[in-house]
Amino acid sequence: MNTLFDKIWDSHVVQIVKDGPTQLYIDRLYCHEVTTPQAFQGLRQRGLKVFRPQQVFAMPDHNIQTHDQDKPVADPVGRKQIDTLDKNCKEFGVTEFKMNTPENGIIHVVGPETGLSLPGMTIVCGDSHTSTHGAMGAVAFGIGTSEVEMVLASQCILQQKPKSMRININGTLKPGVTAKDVALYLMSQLTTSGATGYFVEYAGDVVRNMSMEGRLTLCNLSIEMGARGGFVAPDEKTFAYIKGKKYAPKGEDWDRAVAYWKTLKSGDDAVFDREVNYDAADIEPRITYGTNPGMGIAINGTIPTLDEIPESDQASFKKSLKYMGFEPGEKLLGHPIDYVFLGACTNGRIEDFRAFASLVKGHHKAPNVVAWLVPGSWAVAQQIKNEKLDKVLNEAGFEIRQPGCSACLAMNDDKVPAGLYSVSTSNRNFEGRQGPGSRTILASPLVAAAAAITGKVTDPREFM
Ligand SMILES: CC(C)[C@H](C(=O)O)[C@@H](O)C(=O)O
Ligand code: SF4
Repeated sequence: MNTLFDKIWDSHVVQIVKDGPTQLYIDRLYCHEVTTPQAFQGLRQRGLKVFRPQQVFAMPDHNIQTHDQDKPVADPVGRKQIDTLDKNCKEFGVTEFKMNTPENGIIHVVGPETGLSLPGMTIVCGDSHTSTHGAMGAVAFGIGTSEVEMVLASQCILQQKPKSMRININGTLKPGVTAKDVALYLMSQLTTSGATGYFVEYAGDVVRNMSMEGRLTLCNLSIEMGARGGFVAPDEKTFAYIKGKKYAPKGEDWDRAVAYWKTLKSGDDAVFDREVNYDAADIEPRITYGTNPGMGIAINGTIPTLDEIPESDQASFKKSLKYMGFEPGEKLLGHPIDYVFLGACTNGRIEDFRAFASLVKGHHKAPNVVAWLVPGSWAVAQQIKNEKLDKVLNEAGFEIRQPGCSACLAMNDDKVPAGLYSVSTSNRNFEGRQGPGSRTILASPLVAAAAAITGKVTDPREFM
């Protein structure tokens, strides 16, 4: 009670159906090409309009190729989805940031960076990583296609209220430890189902001291702990990040908005359904060794042995290691890798490119490594140029590709071949996620950079 989650949720309740769900008002709906075709088709069949088109923003991101974006997408299924989104947005009067235009990018990168995702909002999208927008102090969560249709038609959704959970991380992070490592650590502690049924508030010194980009990375991974969403209470850092952004409130509206946003925090007496505490000192740069994001270790640690795994999980543990080609008890430092992917809504922001560039500066990409560096949006791509990071990266043997989801889920042609290892800054290491048979090791941009220059799993602190 008296949590920030309650405040935002309760202020959006339209009505509570007796013995049923809550009708919740939605401030912002984002649409991408994969999960919206049937939703628009549903409206068409029922003869409905989009109720509040000014609150809906669409952009294709999943199927986009990361080169030659001036040409149509080669894959016919992908092309059809993108064309359908274009057609639907035109017909229903929804603003679309089209492929290969300066406003396009991955929804979860573009929303925050344009000031479309703001504190206190309810934000939904037919995409599980909508939790990312929680970093702005919003209640943001993924929904299904039939729910997208519901929101398009009514700007409301029917939802059961989740339980609330607070995760406090206190102390100071060691050098080389990033927001991604914090998230990977939380998942290994809580498991991928540890936060199921909860909406998480992230708090504590580490979160307060984290940059907005770091908070976006942390909130992005909430869903991988099973949470419905995760957020950070807005503070001065949030306001500074939003100020001046294209869609942010201006003038008197800005002052009014900030006055309201300042009230958005959990009360000192707030009671959570669950509260857990972690110490920053326990967190090292991390990697995953298995096929879910919770199967992770410190970079200089060892894969657990079978007797360390609960009996009920041993079969899936063995299957996972077989898929990955690893042995129980193995140390992964020094293990050869083939691909490196920097990008995704997890780590495709400017700070991630800065981190990667800072580490590879003065070194050279290992000859055996294929590296895909994919900015999360065209704005990030532009910022990379403004900061001349492209020069640093080119000198170190790296090329920057064009924005999109790319190898995060390999719906385009950026696929890691079967059996090969990819150190990836994305958020999922499921079987086949980066291409059929691909083997994904999730990591931070610093760990990815260290692997890219040595061709092996490497502790980035060796280069710091
Ligand atoms: C395609 C989409 C439905 C999916 C999601 O919801 O997360 C994708 O973005 C992903 O990351 O797997
Ligand atoms: S970058 Fe990856 S996780 Fe993010 S929306 Fe795209 S496919 Fe999903």
